[in-house]
Amino acid sequence: MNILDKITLDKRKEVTLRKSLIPTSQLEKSVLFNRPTISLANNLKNSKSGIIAEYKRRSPSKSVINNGLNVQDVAKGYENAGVCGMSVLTDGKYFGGSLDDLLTARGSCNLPLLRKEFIIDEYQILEAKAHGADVILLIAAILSRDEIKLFSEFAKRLNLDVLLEVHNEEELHKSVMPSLDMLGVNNRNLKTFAVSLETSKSLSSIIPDEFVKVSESGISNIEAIKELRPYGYQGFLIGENFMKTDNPGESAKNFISLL
Ligand SMILES: O=C(O)c1ccccc1NCC(=O)[C@H](O)[C@H](O)COP(=O)(O)O
Repeated sequence: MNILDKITLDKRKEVTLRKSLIPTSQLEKSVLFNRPTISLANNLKNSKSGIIAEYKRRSPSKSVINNGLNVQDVAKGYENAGVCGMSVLTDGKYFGGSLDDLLTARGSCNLPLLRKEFIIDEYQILEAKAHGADVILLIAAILSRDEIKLFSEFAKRLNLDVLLEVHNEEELHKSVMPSLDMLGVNNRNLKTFAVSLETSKSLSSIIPDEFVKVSESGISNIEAIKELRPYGYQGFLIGENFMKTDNPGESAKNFISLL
């Protein structure tokens, strides 16, 4: 069983429990539920840097990245650095995140926020909206084409942007549909956790032009961005490279200044 299958199995149990504790009617009453959202896709189209900076404490491939920094300081630092958007991991078991992190980020900055989560149920999209997200992630490896259609159309009705993540050509062919805004290629091999920019490069030509292309994972220097841009990438999701430092905002600022 690969790591995504393991996470998804746990996620189904978690979502069943969450649904029994907080009804959807309560989520829809959140003051954030009707706030106007900010489009990450539009920001990326109009940006020079294209950086989406992530708040990440730990991951299945790194047991500790940063435990000492609070979300508020990091969100403010990223905004000050001039990033296009912020990604907040909300999975607790494998990444040490939470919906509270998303809420805190929302209260701390005006950046478009991506709820980085393993979405397997519409309920999680309502949670995302109720906690201040502007964008949701859908992962092709754990969803059928019908689910991608159902979840992305549901998100669009809530005025959320949709970032669809793929790892290979098969996932890409299965997923392309008009209700997506951005297509993300994850450079991390989920069996070995090795990262290679070649994944983004090799899939770029088969991503239709109407989608904003995002390269995800393993981006640790500006040379990587310079290598990926000629392949049409306008978005670059960076977590560990910033979060492993004492001051992720400052680190993002220096990074952007060199682009
Ligand atoms: O980061 C992991 O180890 C991981 C393992 C299994 C599924 C997802 C995983 N990460 C989620 C992400 O997509 C990354 O946090 C994001 O792309 C940023 O990556 P990085 O810049 O390499 O921290």
